[in-house]
Amino acid sequence: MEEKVMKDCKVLALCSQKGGVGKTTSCVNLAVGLAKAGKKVLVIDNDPQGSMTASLGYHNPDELPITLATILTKIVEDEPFENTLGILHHQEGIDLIPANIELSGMEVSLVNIMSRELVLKQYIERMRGEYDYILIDCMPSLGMLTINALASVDAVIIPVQAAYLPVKGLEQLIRTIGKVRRQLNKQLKIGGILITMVDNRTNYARDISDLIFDTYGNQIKIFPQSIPFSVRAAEISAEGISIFEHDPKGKVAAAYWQMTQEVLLDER
Ligand SMILES: Nc1ncnc2c1ncn2[C@@H]1O[C@H](COP(=O)(O)OP(=O)(O)OP(=O)(O)O)[C@@H](O)[C@H]1O
Repeated sequence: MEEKVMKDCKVLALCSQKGGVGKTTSCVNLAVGLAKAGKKVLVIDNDPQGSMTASLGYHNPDELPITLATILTKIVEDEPFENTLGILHHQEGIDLIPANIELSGMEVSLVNIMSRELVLKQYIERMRGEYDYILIDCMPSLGMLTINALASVDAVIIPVQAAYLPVKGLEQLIRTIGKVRRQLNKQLKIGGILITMVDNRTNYARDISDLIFDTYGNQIKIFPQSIPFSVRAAEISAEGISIFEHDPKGKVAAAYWQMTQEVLLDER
């Protein structure tokens, strides 16, 4: 029975070695897409920049009193807390654990504690019973907070921007994922590479997409639908809403909806 409860919830991290690749945008839209498909979704902002928090309409994350840092501190200090602690409800039907600059202190303080890689996992394990999907938006580095995310999740989705040669950063991330799989989380899978911000008018974007398919296509799933470049996508964080609300009939909404279907297909 316990095994079944664990499998009912799927926990995904959106991770990238590089910033500005569309990770937060993808996390927001996948989360809302899953909610539109009838799933109960929690997103966790695991980045001290608080981009996910801001993108969901909390434009001053530093003013929020309770964040992921509060929760991780309680776990480290063995203090009891309710599962509802810190949860914010977004208008499009998803829940959010926000983050702000306080989380950067955790990156340092976690280094000195016992089982430092598994603090976030303790939180995720207790929340699995409450949600169908938990998505974690990671910071663009492979520090302690990202390792905590990789140790907690079932699969990692890697957004890659089709605008520069991504291979080097990807190699390092894939190596780190392999290491975490061997040492901390045997279940960890790569859920897929998502190619983002594709401007189909340029040969360059097509060349990068081809290169990613050629290099990784036989070992890692690559989402068949890449995300087009569009100013409509860039506008959503200022609005605090998803692309499904902002431009429901546009090509970016269609692409994220297709990605959502792919993620749902992968349900175990
Ligand atoms: N499909 C798209 N078309 C055009 N612009 C986009 C698209 N997706 C995201 N953007 C814009 O690109 C910028 C980077 O996107 P986003 O914040 O999602 O990336 P990120 O990888 O999460 O960055 P960071 O790691 O710094 O948080 C933002 O200004 C965002 O609005």
